[in-house]
Amino acid sequence: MDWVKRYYILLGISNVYVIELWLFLCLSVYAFAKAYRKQPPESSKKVVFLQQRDRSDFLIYKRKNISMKIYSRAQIYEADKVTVEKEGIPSINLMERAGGYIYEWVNERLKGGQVPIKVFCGIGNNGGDGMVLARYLIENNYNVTTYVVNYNNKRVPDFLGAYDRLKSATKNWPIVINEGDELPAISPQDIVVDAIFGIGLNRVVQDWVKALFTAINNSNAYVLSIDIPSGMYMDMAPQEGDVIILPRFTLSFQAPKLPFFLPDTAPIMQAWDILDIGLDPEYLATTATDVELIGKQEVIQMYRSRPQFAHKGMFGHSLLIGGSYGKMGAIILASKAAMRAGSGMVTAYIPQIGVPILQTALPEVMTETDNFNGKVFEEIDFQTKANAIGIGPGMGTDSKTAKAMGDFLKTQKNPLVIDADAINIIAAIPELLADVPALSIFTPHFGELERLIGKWEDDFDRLEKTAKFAKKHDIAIVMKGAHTITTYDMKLYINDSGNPGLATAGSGDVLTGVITGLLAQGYHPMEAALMGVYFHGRAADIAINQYGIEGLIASDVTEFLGRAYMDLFAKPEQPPQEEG
Ligand SMILES: NC(=O)C1=CN([C@@H]2O[C@H](COP(=O)(O)OP(=O)(O)OC[C@H]3O[C@@H](n4cnc5c(N)ncnc54)[C@H](O)[C@@H]3O)[C@@H](O)[C@H]2O)[C@H](O)CC1
Ligand SMILES: [K+]
Repeated sequence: MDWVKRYYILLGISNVYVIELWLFLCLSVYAFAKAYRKQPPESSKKVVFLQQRDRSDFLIYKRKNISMKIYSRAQIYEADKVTVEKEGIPSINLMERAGGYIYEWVNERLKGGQVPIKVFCGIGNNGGDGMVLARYLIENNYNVTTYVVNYNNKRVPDFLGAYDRLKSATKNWPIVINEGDELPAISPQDIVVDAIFGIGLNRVVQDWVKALFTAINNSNAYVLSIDIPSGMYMDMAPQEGDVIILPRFTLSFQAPKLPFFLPDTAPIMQAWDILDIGLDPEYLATTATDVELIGKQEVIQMYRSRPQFAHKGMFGHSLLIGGSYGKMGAIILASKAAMRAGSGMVTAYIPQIGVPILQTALPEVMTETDNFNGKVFEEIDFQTKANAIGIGPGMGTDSKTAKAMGDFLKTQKNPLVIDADAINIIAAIPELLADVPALSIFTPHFGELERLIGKWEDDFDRLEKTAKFAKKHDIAIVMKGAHTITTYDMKLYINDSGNPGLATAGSGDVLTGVITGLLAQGYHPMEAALMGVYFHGRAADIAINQYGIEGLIASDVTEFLGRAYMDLFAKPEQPPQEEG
């Protein structure tokens, strides 16, 4: 060990114990420096939520796919109940979670910016969500004013819990607004959080609360609604004199709500997103709903790919019945769309006058005619062995045609696609309904629907009347519109594709062709209806990239049907990589 001592002496140290002390000190300094380096810099410290103690994944903001089920209010309350029972947590924790996710959403966008935020809370659970959000914002040094809109004296327990937590977190207590109080000034530079009414709104709002809604709407402030815009009912149409908050953005919990898709209320929803607040997945998955959204995932499940050794006889023969003098375009559009939808063969049954027109326009399509030489057909009698028949486009409502259609219906057993003038004829002669085969698909626009089922008062009334009519006659009805809704057996299927470009002449004829073409390929009538509506809308969504919304015409939709099929299996765009 002589070399060790010599080394110590070199360093000017002769005592071994002093050296050990020296080594110990060096190691301590090194360990301290290492530990200190592990501390995050002040600016990147994560916010501490109460809920973090309950769920380790709480800090991860999650946006999952939109639920394809649309739950009723009772089902959402039940989902809450099941979730808290299964997780063994008090219900206020679910409110903490919901409010915390909204805070994350806001914080991600504002990043600490000192914009004045005015949080308006009701006294139900929606107000409780607002209280939780306000507390997180205050704890994280945002510029917040909280209001309690005291529309009712029945403050619910979790609202009170969230209110108390806010009051113990800050001296900046909420301002209570009662009837008769002066309403707070709101400037266009403010951000307004609307947590006044949620899905619990079930009756007309008092006038002074409406006045507050109006003040918010007139303020030009950025409005963020929590769960549903206040004043919008979950399960009924707006009443005469109602005021609804007009949000710039709505964050809705777990699943979209039915009024987000209906013509009376959907225009209010400028933009919205769904926050997954972790309601019990088993309950959500196993609960059957009366309303479903149909998007790509649903259509993929229905789609059947073609075998390698396919021949045209395997994909059915579509027969499209329609056309009249001056309206041959409609049947041409429908016939071509049936081909593009994948029908192996297509025949058009038209008046003789239309043969040269159709044969020139569509070399792929065959024709059959009646034995008369009129501007409309007077008889429906054909040799084609059709797998599916669509009737109506451009057909006209001439009494001879109506008679021919009545006779034709009596001979039919398999589901038909019934559109346009065929619907108008049935609406005028309701006895014909008795001869319509079960599971036939009617595709009316609102005018044709009204002729068929009579007037309705509002969206909810229309849905109910149409569903009952369809059930009574054992048919499916495709209510064409901005979010086309199909009903069969008292269920509603809301289509998730399409754009205003489809509001153009002939787009309904294309839809008839697509659905008939799918039916001919052996799809179940409901599959054909839902897939047809989806592909029609999706083709238009892709086509507007080329033609624009205003420039889109019906035949463009047909041209893009193949792309809509291909899009089913297109890889989703990768989300941008997070900076490391
Ligand atoms: N699972 C979830 O989605 C969760 C949702 N949360 C939030 O809870 C609300 C629903 O709460 P609820 O207390 O049932 O309803 P509101 O907050 O909308 O409160 C309405 C309240 O007022 C009464 N009321 C109804 N109409 C009127 C009226 N016109 N005038 C006066 N009073 C009225 C009604 O009886 C209620 O008491 C949901 O939207 C979410 O925001 C949970 O926080 C977390 C889980
Ligand atoms: K709200």
